Amino acid sequence: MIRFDHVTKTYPRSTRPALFDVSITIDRGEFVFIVGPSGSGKSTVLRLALREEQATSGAVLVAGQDLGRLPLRKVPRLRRDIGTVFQDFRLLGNKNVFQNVAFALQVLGKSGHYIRQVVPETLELVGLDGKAKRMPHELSGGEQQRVAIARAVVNRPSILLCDEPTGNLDPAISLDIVHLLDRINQTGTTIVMATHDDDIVNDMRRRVVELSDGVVVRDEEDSLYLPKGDVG
Ligand SMILES: Nc1ncnc2c1ncn2[C@@H]1O[C@H](COP(=O)(O)OP(=O)(O)OP(=O)(O)O)[C@@H](O)[C@H]1O
Repeated sequence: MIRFDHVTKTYPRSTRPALFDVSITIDRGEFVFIVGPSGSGKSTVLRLALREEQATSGAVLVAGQDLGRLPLRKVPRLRRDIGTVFQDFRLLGNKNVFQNVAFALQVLGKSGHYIRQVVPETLELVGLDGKAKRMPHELSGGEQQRVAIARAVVNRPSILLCDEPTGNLDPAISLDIVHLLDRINQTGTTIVMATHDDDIVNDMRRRVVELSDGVVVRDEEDSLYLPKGDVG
């Protein structure tokens, strides 16, 4: 589903690569945490998968497409198959919950009939039934992130990329959010989540890819935030 093959990424005007010789293969349906200290390259992995950035060398393949060879006109179609969730929610403040989620379908030209059917189903999936008419400022942080997740999955993408999705939430709410992501993963969606949150990683026991200074230093199934024997 997502493959990085000896990927190095050096940003313009930067001397040190943000990622160096990174090879990762993520299969369809996996749930993978990307962990590592600030600046280790987690967001860069997600940006490359979205083709917001391009590899300096090596290949990035997503859903069978080599992103280094993907013509610009095909990038929107790639991104339609990838939902994104960020730390800061990024909701439209002048639209209510229903409208925020519906907007993702309107820009794809879906019919009003389809939108009126699918948006309530998605709000129910994320635990927001009954809150469709609330404005973002009338919601808690956890509820706002649920809206963002509904918007990201309403089009049923095969991949969901989450960049520190619990970074602005307190611990109990963070666990609720990641359990929601787990439920979405169980419907077949591949999930890649960059996080600093050791409680979440330890609770979930999924695959952990750890970056340090742009290099993969660990890639383990069923893992903890810190590997065995690591006292740091
Ligand atoms: N647009 C950019 N131009 C130049 N350097 C960048 C750019 N974006 C990121 N970097 C650098 O690349 C490295 C990796 O950054 P990245 O944002 O991927 O790390 P991260 O692990 O996601 O960090 P954080 O946890 O703080 O979000 C850092 O050294 C950062 O300063």
